[in-house]
Amino acid sequence: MSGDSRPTAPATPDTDEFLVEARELVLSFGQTPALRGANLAVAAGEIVAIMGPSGSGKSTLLHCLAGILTPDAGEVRFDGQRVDTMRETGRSALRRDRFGFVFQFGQLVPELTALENVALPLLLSGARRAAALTEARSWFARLGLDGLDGRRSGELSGGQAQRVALARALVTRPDVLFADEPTGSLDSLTGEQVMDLLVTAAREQHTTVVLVTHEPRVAACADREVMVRDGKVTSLSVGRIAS
Ligand SMILES: Nc1ncnc2c1ncn2[C@@H]1O[C@H](COP(=O)(O)OP(=O)(O)OP(=O)(O)O)[C@@H](O)[C@H]1O
Repeated sequence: MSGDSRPTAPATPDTDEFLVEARELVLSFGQTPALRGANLAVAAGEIVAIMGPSGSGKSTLLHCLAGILTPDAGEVRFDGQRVDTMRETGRSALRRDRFGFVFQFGQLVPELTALENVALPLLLSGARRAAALTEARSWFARLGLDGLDGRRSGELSGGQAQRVALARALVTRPDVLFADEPTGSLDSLTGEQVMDLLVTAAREQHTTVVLVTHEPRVAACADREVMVRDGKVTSLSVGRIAS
């Protein structure tokens, strides 16, 4: 390997068992191409970080994988099922029952307490209120949020709000957590704490994680990093190379 290039390999692990797959995804917004034949395959339980320059198509790829956007061409598969051709009712059921989401700005519901925010996905999935609140409360100790369950989002720091958002994304024990710049609004120390909690919780419940980040230190927490350039997944480097 030459000294001036990063290690590269195909953007897939060496296994036939993928939980989440993008095959030759193409998507344009009007005249603007966002994806130009993007491929990515993520195994169950894997934590994959998507890196790349601004505007390269990272969020668009994540949103296609999560069934939020439909590609113009190519295939998206989850657990062997085609997501891109699924009806919207099926896709929203997937998003509600099998996927969790964390975005850059936690996007908590401001009228609800932190506890109610975490319980919300359980209530939407039909859980009884008492059971949902009990399950939600268990996440507060787990994520270092003791005593904050009655606060509203305006009364939380950025790091606290993001940990509440993380609890809300994981409380349903999703198969896949999609995270778009989950530490992007935080200072580096707080961002690392949130990332540590995310990785620990995901590993404990065998949740697959696909996350977009600009931060090499965040990406280094993943099992694998992939690079998106000009709408394609161009390279892969082995995770945990940065200290
Ligand atoms: N809703 C939209 N309408 C029009 N163009 C869009 C839309 N969303 C994304 N784009 C364009 O598609 C391309 C890819 O955008 P995308 O957000 O996926 O990139 P990104 O790599 O996530 O960027 P960043 O790191 O800045 O968030 C960009 O040229 C962007 O301007």
